[in-house]
Amino acid sequence: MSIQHIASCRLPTVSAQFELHGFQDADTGAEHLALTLGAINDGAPVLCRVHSECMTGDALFSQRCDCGAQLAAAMERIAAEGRGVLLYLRQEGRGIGLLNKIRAYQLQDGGVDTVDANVRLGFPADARGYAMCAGMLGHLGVASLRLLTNNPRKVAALAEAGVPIVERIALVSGHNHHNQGYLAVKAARMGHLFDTSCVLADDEVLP
Ligand SMILES: Nc1nc2c(ncn2[C@@H]2O[C@H](COP(=O)(O)OP(=O)(O)OP(=O)(O)O)[C@@H](O)[C@H]2O)c(=O)[nH]1
Ligand SMILES: [Zn+2]
Repeated sequence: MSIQHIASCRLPTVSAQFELHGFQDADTGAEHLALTLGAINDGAPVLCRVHSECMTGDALFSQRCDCGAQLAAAMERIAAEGRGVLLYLRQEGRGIGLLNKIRAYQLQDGGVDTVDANVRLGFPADARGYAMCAGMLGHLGVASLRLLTNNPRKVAALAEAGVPIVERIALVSGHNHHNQGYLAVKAARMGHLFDTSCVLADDEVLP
């Protein structure tokens, strides 16, 4: 995969004034973003959120998932430290795309869970990849991550993609009565952890 940096600009937000960096995956044409704050190229581990696009949660305030609240919480946390990076990856709907996610939601409205809905549509439960992150972080000069996530498989996939992770920090936000069942399925069937953080030993990858 070849990820290319295209342009950067200032991005004032309600949390902080970030730098926004635009990247393009030359193979797929996908446009990925990085928000950065502070001196992230000094060799010390960097607080990082790797966020997958969720149009319904991030832009439309959907309560079906926890994405919008997690995005805001991650930006606030990076702002509070004064240093960090948020990768905003354009792999909507766990990689199946927005319209297929709406198809999956329609099945879920009929009682199917989030994993089986993807499978019924002919997709894997999670079709995302993280190979682009190594190139984006390399361009930004980031040496290693303290990763904000509840998803141990994301930690493993990033490590496999060549991104060193020294710590996983839980990012629990946006739980409500609409997404209780969805979050329970993510914990039971997708390995998500909702209450613990951990420091990883050298070369350790979570299951
Ligand atoms: N196919 C599908 N995608 C969903 C559904 N709900 C949320 N998503 C997508 O899931 C992605 C976010 O993944 P999550 O499982 O919430 O979280 P994660 O990124 O794996 O883990 P965290 O780092 O802990 O947030 C976004 O791309 C959403 O659009 C759903 O029911 N079906
Ligand atoms: Zn979401």
